[in-house]
Amino acid sequence: MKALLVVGTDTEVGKTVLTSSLAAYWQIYQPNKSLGLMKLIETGIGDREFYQELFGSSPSLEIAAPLRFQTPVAPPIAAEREGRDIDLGQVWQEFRRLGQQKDFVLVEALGGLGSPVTHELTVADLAGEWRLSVVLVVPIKLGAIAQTVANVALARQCRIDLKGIVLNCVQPCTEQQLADWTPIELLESLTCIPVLGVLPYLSDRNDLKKLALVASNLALEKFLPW
Ligand SMILES: Nc1ncnc2c1ncn2[C@@H]1O[C@H](COP(=O)(O)OP(=O)(O)OP(=O)(O)O)[C@@H](O)[C@H]1O
Ligand SMILES: C[C@H](N)[C@@H](CCCCCC(=O)O)NC(=O)O
Ligand SMILES: [Mg+2]
Repeated sequence: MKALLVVGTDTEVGKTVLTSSLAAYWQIYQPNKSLGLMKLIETGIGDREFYQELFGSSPSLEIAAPLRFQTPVAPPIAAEREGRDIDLGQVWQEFRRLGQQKDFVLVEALGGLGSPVTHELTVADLAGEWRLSVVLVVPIKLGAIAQTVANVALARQCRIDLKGIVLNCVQPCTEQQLADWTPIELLESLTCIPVLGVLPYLSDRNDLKKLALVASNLALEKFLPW
């Protein structure tokens, strides 16, 4: 099965932006190949709805969000608040089905690698157990170096196949800020993980051509299946 899990160092760092730019790229440059786009577990309203708005009318792309909670907090807490269980079997089944039916599956994780999916398991545990290829989104801001080092250490502990790091301008950012807050050489030497590129700040996150263009500037050959 060809699949990629997009994780982040935290919530609100740009996982949805990277996932949608990869999906837009796939649609434009692999028009004859099908794509599954899945949110691992959704808490709060946002990601599935955004994907639906962007890609909902595309026949070669299927959007899945097998487990959704309304409460916008960590999944085990959301489940408690709503008096529900977290059925990871259901999530796994949906992921497997998409993998069997589609040429490629993009999965957006939730929160950071250390965020819980259940009371016992983190996103990192799940990525390791499911043997997923993973890409890590890091926001360009002060403090990102420590977050990157911690998330990569967790990825190693869980034996995750971490393909690389994508830096993301969560706000408009200058070359100087990139060099000051997320210096690429330093990140690579601290983590021994390659930086695959930088996502610029997008004034319009609904522009599919622009999303595909920013994806095309990443080192896609290092983490997409071709
Ligand atoms: N490259 C970017 N260009 C413009 N805005 C961005 C960019 N990256 C992030 N943002 C802003 O930051 C917000 C959070 O980004 P995004 O929704 O992709 O994060 P996330 O990691 O998917 O969060 P969650 O954990 O909730 O799924 C967006 O709503 C958007 O306002
Ligand atoms: C509500 C947020 N948007 C996000 C959940 C983030 C949980 C983070 C919990 C934590 O690590 O402390 N949900 C989601 O990505 O579907
Ligand atoms: Mg998201």
